[in-house]
Amino acid sequence: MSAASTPLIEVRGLKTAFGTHVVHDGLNLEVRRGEIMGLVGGSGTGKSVLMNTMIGLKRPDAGEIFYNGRALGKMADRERARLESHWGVLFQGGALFSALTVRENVMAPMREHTDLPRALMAELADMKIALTGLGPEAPAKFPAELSGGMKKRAGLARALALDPDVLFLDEPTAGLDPIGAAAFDSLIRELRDALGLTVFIVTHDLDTLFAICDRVAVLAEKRCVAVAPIDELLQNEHPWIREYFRGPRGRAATMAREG
Ligand SMILES: Nc1ncnc2c1ncn2[C@@H]1O[C@H](COP(=O)(O)OP(=O)(O)OP(=O)(O)O)[C@@H](O)[C@H]1O
Repeated sequence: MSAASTPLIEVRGLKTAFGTHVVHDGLNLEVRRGEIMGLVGGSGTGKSVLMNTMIGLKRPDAGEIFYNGRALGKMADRERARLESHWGVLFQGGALFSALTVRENVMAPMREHTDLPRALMAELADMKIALTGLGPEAPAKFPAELSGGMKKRAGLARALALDPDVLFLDEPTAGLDPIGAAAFDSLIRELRDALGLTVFIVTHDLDTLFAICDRVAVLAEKRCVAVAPIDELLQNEHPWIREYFRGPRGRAATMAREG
C-alpha cells in the first residue's frame, strides 16, 4: 500500500471499558489523510472516549490505533512524543488555563515541546491567534474575559500551536449561536484547505456535518455502524441513522443545504 493510500489513522478491533462497562467492542475506523471526518452518535455512545483513545489519553482494552501504519501502543516514548506534537486537540469547552492569558495558553504546547526563545513563541502565538480570527486585543486577555465563541477560537489557536497535521475537535460548535457556529465551521474548512490538515470532529451539530465533513462515521452498538459521505448516509436504513438524519432536525438541515 502506498503512503498516500495508507489511512493516516486506523482504529482496528478497538475495545474500551470502564470496569465492567464496555464502551466500544470490535470498533474499526479509518481516517484518510486530508479529510474532515465527523463522528456522530447518541449521547453516551462513546464519542469522546473514542477521541481520547485515539490521542492516547485512554489505553485500549483490546485492539490498536495506527498512525501512518505505526501502532501507537508499541511506540517508544520519543516516537510517541514526536507524534503527539503533530496533533492539535480542542477539548469540549476549550479547556483553557484560566490563570494564563490567551497568548500564554497558546504558548503552553510550544514550551512543552520546543526550545524556542520566549519572544519567538509569543510572536508565533499571536500569529496563531490572528489565524483563528481573533482581534489584536485577544492575546493579552484572560479566558474569563472572552465570549464562548472567542474561547473556542482561542482553544483552536492553542491546538494549532505546533503546526499540527491532525486536528481533533470535540464538539467545537456546542454552545455557539448558529451564526457563530457557521463561522467556526468555515474557519475549520479554510484551515484544512490552507494548511492541508486532517480533521476529526466529534459533533452533534447536523449543520457541521452537512457543511464541512467529507465523511461521517456513526457510532452505535459499541462500534462504527457506518462511515460514508453524508449523501450516502441519508440513504442508510440503520434505525438510529434514519431517525437522526430523517427526523425533524435532520430534515431541517437537509432542506437548509438544498436551499
Ligand atoms: N472516566 C470515566 N469513568 C467511567 N465511565 C466513563 C468515563 N468517561 C466516560 N465514561 C462512560 O463512557 C461512556 C461514553 O462516554 P462519552 O463521554 O465518550 O460519550 P459521548 O458519546 O461523547 O457522549 P455525549 O454526546 O453526551 O458527550 C458513558 O457511558 C460514560 O459514562
